[in-house]
Amino acid sequence: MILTHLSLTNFRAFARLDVDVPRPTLLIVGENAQGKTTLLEAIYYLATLTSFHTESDRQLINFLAAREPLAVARIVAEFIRGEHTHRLEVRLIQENAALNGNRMRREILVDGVKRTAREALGHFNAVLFLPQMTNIIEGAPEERRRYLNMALAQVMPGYAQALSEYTQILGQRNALLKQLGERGGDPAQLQYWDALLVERGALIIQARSKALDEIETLAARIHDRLTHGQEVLHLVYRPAYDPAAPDNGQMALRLDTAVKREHFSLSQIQQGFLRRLEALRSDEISRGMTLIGPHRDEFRILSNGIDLGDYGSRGQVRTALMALKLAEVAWMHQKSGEWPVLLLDEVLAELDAQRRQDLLDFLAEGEQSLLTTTDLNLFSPSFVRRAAIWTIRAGCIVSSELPAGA
Ligand SMILES: Nc1ncnc2c1ncn2[C@@H]1O[C@H](COP(=O)(O)OP(=O)(O)OP(=O)(O)O)[C@@H](O)[C@H]1O
Repeated sequence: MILTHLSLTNFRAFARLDVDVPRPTLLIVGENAQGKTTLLEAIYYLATLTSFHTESDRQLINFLAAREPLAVARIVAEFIRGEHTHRLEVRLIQENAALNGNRMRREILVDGVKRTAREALGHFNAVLFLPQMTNIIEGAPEERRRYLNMALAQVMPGYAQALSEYTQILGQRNALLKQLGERGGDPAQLQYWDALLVERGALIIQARSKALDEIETLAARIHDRLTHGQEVLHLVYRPAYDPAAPDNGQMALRLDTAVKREHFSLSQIQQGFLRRLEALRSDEISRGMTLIGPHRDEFRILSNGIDLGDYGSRGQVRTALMALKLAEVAWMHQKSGEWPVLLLDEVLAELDAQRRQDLLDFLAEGEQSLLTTTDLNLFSPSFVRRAAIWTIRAGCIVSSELPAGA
């Protein structure tokens, strides 16, 4: 996949930008707060239809433009996928009505035709590397679910839809549980929501389980190379509802025991999940919330049997993270037949010389990488000579150089 053209209007600090994007490597250089990350944020938005930086699309609209009665931020990309060129456009529209307050809406166009977010996801693929992504290993389970969701939503049709429906159903079910707990009522009302919840939930559990198996195979191979055969990486899926667990939900297995789940059909997962919900009924009502399901899933990252989230050294965590991210790239390539565009935000500064070289070697295998930096000296002179360079200042590209000899 190759991003060939990018155009931004009123997107954060970029009032107007319209550029051809060079390949295979682009270095985006600039001082702090000039707009380097914003460029990656805009491109990643096209792949995931959410920002990695903010919860609210409002913040993406340029401050000055947002004061107008009608403010529109626009990201438009042209890209090559397979043999064909496509165009993806996202418009974030804010109407500022004096009486009714601000209203935000979003329009998405794929090749000029309006599409829902679910339909648009998967057209353009990207993988993002951020220094703070060690959170995937060390942070809360939510960070690991996010990592999986972002990857799955881009390559598995139907995943994003199942996830967003699951979240909505979960909200409704929790509201009912709370109401039953506080005011009483007939618990049979829950059956309707249970059926909807387990249907979407089973799909998510099955997809996550398969993806983690596949990513683990790729990540372990990369990790073996990065650690020169010294460490063995494992990804251990611990679904909150586990089809492999007995009906009482108890599993007394060591963390590094491999559990096979691929033989469970969707309907087996649904039925088992439903039975567990029924068994937990009175607990859930008294606590006013859904206690099991994909919203509470976890996966742990182990090296030589040691849980890196709890006991990993800084170096071990960084190496495992690199293996995990590079595996995500290889996995997306395997699934879609396309290399995702790689977006790396200031990651090199965090790495020692060996890991830096490993990462740059890997980038050479992909089709297109965009890297931001405040300091070109972090890259070897030969890497810099082969890259195109944009210098960014205050939301403008102030200089643009093609690779030496191009
Ligand atoms: N909605 C917005 N409208 C206008 N400007 C914005 C908006 N949101 C953020 N900015 C500005 O954009 C700049 C931040 O850009 P960005 O984070 O891309 O910088 P950067 O070059 O990556 O910096 P660093 O090297 O510090 O990470 C800041 O000056 C910020 O105030």
